Order: sequence, then structure tokens, then C-alpha cells
Amino acid sequence: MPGSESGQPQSDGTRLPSFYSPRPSARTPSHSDRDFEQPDFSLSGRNPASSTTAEEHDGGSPLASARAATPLTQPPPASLLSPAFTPPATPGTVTPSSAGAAGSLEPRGIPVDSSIPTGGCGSKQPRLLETLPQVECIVRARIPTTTGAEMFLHLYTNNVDNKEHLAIVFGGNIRSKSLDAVREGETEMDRLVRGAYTGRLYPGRTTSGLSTPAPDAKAAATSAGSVPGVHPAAGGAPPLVRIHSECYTGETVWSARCDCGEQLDEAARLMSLPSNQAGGIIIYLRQEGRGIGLGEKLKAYNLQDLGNDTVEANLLLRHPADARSYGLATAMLLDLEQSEVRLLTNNPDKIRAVEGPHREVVVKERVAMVPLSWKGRGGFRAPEVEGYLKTKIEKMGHMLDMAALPR
Ligand SMILES: Nc1nc2c(ncn2[C@@H]2O[C@H](COP(=O)(O)OP(=O)(O)OP(=O)(O)O)[C@@H](O)[C@H]2O)c(=O)[nH]1
Repeated sequence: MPGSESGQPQSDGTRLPSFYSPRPSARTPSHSDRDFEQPDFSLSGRNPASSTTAEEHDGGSPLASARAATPLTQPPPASLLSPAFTPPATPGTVTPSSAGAAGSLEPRGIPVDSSIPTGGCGSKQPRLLETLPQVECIVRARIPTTTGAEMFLHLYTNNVDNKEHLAIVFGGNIRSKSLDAVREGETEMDRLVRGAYTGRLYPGRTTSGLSTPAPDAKAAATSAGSVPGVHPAAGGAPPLVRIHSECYTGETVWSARCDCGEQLDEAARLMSLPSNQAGGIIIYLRQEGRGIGLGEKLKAYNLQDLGNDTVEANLLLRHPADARSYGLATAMLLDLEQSEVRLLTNNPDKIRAVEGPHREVVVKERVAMVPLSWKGRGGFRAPEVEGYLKTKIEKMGHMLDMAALPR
């Protein structure tokens, strides 16, 4: 893992096993660079309707085997292009339009600028609260994962709800200000136990390694203050960031109604690539069911089985189509000392909302989350998830090209 505190040998990311367990496709990953390519979402003005299809992208045969392994029981939706799909050129930026030698292993970003109408973030302006919530990271721990990659799980509290929102941090240079801040009366062992240490823990370690503040600085330190001598990652590209909303069904009980589990796993995979020197953060928000909760989401599923799409089902239950907010994510990113990010999303509303009321965090690039099955790279296919994605594109302005959906 790049820049990891782990000190473990870096494995070849192309050989990492999949993060995604329910992958029915029999296809073995090719381990070639093209496995990491994204469809060309360039700003160069090429006709999106003639976008490279997944078939062209992957040479046909792997997709054919994936398709054979996961046949569709229903015809796929008609080819459809989101109006927000092709963002016009952002002044002063160059879009990677093809995978170069160095770029081929990297997720491909599209420059975005939410401060201008043509910046590739859709047209709606979210209503944001004037003030960001207060957040505090109360504990952090190293999590070795089943893929061999390692991450640090940060658990946050806040002043707006009682939920345990999380930051999953890849790479050793991203630190939480509130975690590192000295707490009144705490011992070095207290700091070790709550994860406010540098490097790695080992049996017998007694000091946190964080600089001890001078008495006057210590008095001034608050839970939101920073520890002198601790600095965020220096310079370089902004980290990859995914703002992920909880989805028990998609992440835990293998639901094929949505691609939430796949997106979580793919975000983690991209962030753990050895080529990703900037590190990565998954902000995991406990806003299940787009904010309506699991019980209401299950009712929505029944309404979907009765013939309604995902938006209609929410509205029939007297919920908004999307009841989420992202102020906590903005505050957590700031606590992790990130003011610029590369955001993994297809959702234009999320881009502007995450930036905060005064653009406290700026999204410099958007990295599209294209379903793996559309790219012939495994994943899964089901009529439910295709209906879910179609509704996102048609009704919620998601920037995905349904024309790339394999037939
Ligand atoms: N109400 C409702 N929520 C759903 C449904 N399917 C998934 N969800 C929820 O939608 C949320 C997933 O959204 P995200 O993964 O953040 O994705 P997004 O904002 O739609 O867009 P991307 O960033 O492009 O993925 C989770 O909270 C899921 O529980 C559904 O049918 N109805």
C-alpha cells in the first residue's frame, strides 16, 4: 500500500483478489492494464452517443463469458444518455482521454468545476446548511483486509446525530486533526488505545510518537485542534474520495437490486492500488436507503416489485427521492485535512453537496463509477439493478452512459 505505515511489502495491485464477494462471473481477471480503464468521458466533445461500448473496450470475449455466466432475464433498457453525461470543457484543465502508460493503472478522472454552470456538475444547486456540523474522530484502528491491503478505520461522533459515521483511510499520510489533538489529562497509553499514534503498534510500545505540545499549546488544544508537528500529506494529487451511504442490502445480504456493494469494493480496490500515491478515503455515512432507513427501504422494495421505480417508491411512501445530506462528509474531510479531492461518483448532486456551503472542500476531478459488468470485468447483472441504474440516469441526472451497457 502506498505510503502505508504498515511497512509491509507492497503487493502488485493487479493481483489483489477482488474485494467483491458476490461475483458470479466465471471470468478470470486479465491482469492487463485495460482492467483499470474507464470509458472515455473526455471533455473533448466527442459524440457521447458513439461512446466506446464495453464490447469495444474489452475485446468482446471476456464480456461474452461474463454475460453467459449471468444471463439477463429481461431485455436491457433502451440506450439512454443522461443530459449531464458529457460535461463541457472546464477552463484550464486537460482531460485524460486515453490511458497512457502511467495513467492506465490509475482511475481516470474528469476535471470538474462546480463554480461554473458548464463545470460538469449538473444544473441543480443543493440547499446546504450555512454551517458545517462539528465532528470528532474518537478512535482509529488498523484493519488488515482479506485482500492484503491495509486501511485505518476512523470512527466519528458529531453534534447532529447519534450515529457512528466512519472514515476508511487508505495510505499512511492522511491523519485526523481531532484524533491527534491532545485530550486533557490523557496518558500515552490512552493515546495508543484510541489510535492517536504514528507508525505501527507493537507489543511493548509505550509512546504515541506524536509530538508533546508545550504547556501553553496544550492548554489551548481543543478536541478539534491540531497537534503541533503533525502535518497532512505534502503536496501532490488530491486523494481519491468516495462518499458512500450505508446499504445493508447491497453490502451485506448480496442484493442485486443495487450496485452499492460493488461500488464500495471497487472504491477500496482503486484506493489500494500501489500506483495510488495520494491515498484514499471512503467516508461511510449511516444514511441507509438514501436517508429513509432500512425499514422504509424494504417497503420501497415491495413497491418496486409492484411496478414502481426507485424514485416513485420513495414518493409513494411520502419520502423525498433522496433524503440525504453531506455536511458530515465535508466536515470529516476537513478534519482529515483534505481541502481538495478526486471524487468517485456519478451523482452530480453529491459533488456540489460535498463541497460544503462555502466550497470548504473542492472537488477537482470526478472519477466515474461504471458498473463492472458494463466493462466486462465481472460484477453482476440483474433486471433489478439495471432498472435502478436506469432510474438514476433518467430521473436523478446521474452521469452514466447507458449506451455502454452491454446487450
Ligand atoms: N430508498 C432507496 N434507497 C436505495 C435503493 N437502492 C439503494 N439505496 C440506497 O442508496 C444509497 C446508495 O447511494 P450511493 O452509493 O451513495 O450512490 P449515489 O449517491 O446514488 O451515487 P454514486 O455516488 O454515483 O454511487 C444507499 O444508502 C442505499 O441504501 C432503493 O431502491 N431505494
